[in-house]
Amino acid sequence: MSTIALNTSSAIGNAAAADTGVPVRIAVKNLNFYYGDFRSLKDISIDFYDRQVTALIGPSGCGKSTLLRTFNRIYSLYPEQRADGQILLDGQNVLSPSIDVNELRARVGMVFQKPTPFPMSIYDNIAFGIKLYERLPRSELDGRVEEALRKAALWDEVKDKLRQSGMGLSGGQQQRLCIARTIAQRPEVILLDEPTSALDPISTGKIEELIEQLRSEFTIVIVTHNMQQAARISQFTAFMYLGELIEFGPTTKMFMNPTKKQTQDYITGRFG
Ligand SMILES: Nc1ncnc2c1ncn2[C@@H]1O[C@H](COP(=O)(O)OP(=O)(O)OP(=O)(O)O)[C@@H](O)[C@H]1O
Repeated sequence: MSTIALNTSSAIGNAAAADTGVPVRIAVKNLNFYYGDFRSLKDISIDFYDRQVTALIGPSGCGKSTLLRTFNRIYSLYPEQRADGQILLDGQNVLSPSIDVNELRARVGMVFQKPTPFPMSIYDNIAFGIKLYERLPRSELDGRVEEALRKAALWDEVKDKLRQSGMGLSGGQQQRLCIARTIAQRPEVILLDEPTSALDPISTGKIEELIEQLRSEFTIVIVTHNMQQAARISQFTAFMYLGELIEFGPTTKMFMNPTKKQTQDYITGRFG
């Protein structure tokens, strides 16, 4: 693999987050995950820092998406899937049966690989999620829709066609619409599962810029197969292999001076 451009300004600035008092937003402790009898996450313990971007990397099948899907318990839609251990979001275990999963999913928003706009207008794509949780007067709702579209860097492109279908937007715009929909619910954490893998380089660049902006407000966890992308946009990187967390640290260190040989081999393209 050729050289990787590191996001050094923020990566170095945040390298010592753990030592300089950046709060932990999600603390994962001894997490195991099972698809039926198959244990796909093995005793994972890792901290995710407040308003930092953490990239999950590793070869196909290592458990990146599975880990992401535990944070909002989206897996609990499938009866044969289960997790044990702890995932503390602001100190509260999201795996506890007493947690209201709808509330959890508003606090922990998720954006998928393929853009998934609802078959409704651009406006309603955003308003729909807000209306599930809040009753707002029309003027306030309009304001929230605009705010979300602005934060997702989409407002200027859609402000004159809010009543048109979200399905009529380009793939990159649809993905920003999905991000806007997530932001509109004012989550604390945003999970991104390979959000640019279906997009062209220009749309990918826009989403990457957007992620950098969103970091001032949200804690972000992103699954990516693209090493350059992980290096460009994240402050922390976790390398996983066969369901285990092999190494975690500041992105600069992970890419320039990893501790484990497996990490080195993966980031230099020797396996995976
Ligand atoms: N629905 C499922 N039923 C059974 N096993 C599954 C299921 N989904 C994933 N797995 C298995 O769990 C392991 C982790 O899968 P996961 O999708 O989390 O990996 P990943 O690192 O995200 O992979 P990729 O990069 O290819 O998306 C793999 O061995 C996979 O085959």
